[in-house]
Amino acid sequence: MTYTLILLRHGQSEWNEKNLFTGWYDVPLSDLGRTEAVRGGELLAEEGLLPDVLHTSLLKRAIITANLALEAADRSWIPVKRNWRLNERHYGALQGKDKAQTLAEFGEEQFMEWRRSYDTPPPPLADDSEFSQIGDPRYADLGDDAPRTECLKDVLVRLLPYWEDQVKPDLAAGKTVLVAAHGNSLRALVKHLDGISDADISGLNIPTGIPLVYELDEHFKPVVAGGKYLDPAAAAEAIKAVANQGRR
Ligand SMILES: O=C(O)[C@@H](CO)OP(=O)(O)O
Repeated sequence: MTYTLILLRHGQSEWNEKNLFTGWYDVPLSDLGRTEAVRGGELLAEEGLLPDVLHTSLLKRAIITANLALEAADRSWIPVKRNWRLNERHYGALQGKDKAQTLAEFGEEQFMEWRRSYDTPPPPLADDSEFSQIGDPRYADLGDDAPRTECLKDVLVRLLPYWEDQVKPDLAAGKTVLVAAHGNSLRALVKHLDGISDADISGLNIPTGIPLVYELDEHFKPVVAGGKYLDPAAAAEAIKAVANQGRR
């Protein structure tokens, strides 16, 4: 008996296209992102991988990607659970900043430390910043615990309870589970699933819009480490592009 988990990073967003740090800022998909999302759903249908339940973040780029993909796979009707714990990493004071300018201003080491280190968060974002989510009603329940910045470790800590309490039970019930989320929230989940070290996770990047499928054993461990991208050639190209963001 294995469980089927499908991870889907949202399609390209308008801020991915503009090369801006995004985090919790709620930007729409670009036209390319919408096309990627539809293609992601077609890939699922072609493989006969039909989700029974969807889990998404509270950000429209993940929500709309999942909607478009499920429409393409004729699965728009499945139940949906949404939770902030699947949100992108809060990018702190970098939210809204241009990646190339940030690289030029702070240098390669600091830039990569903020982007990919496991436990160094960027400086916190001021509550009165135009890029802040403080006061956004969707996060009202968080009160003063709402993050002002996060490192990947923080993301893993807030994501794990959701994985344990919401996603795992759906898998255990035999459902094919689709998780539509973000580059860094999915990096945190993959780190957990594959047991990737704190050092090695810095080298892992997740492409937009290409389903990553894991078969999990009865202990929720991957049968094949790293899972399987449904379009491996496109994934390999797109992974390089994500890794090189900021260097144009
Ligand atoms: O800007 C962001 O929120 C993320 C994902 O798009 O960027 P990065 O890949 O640099 O962590």
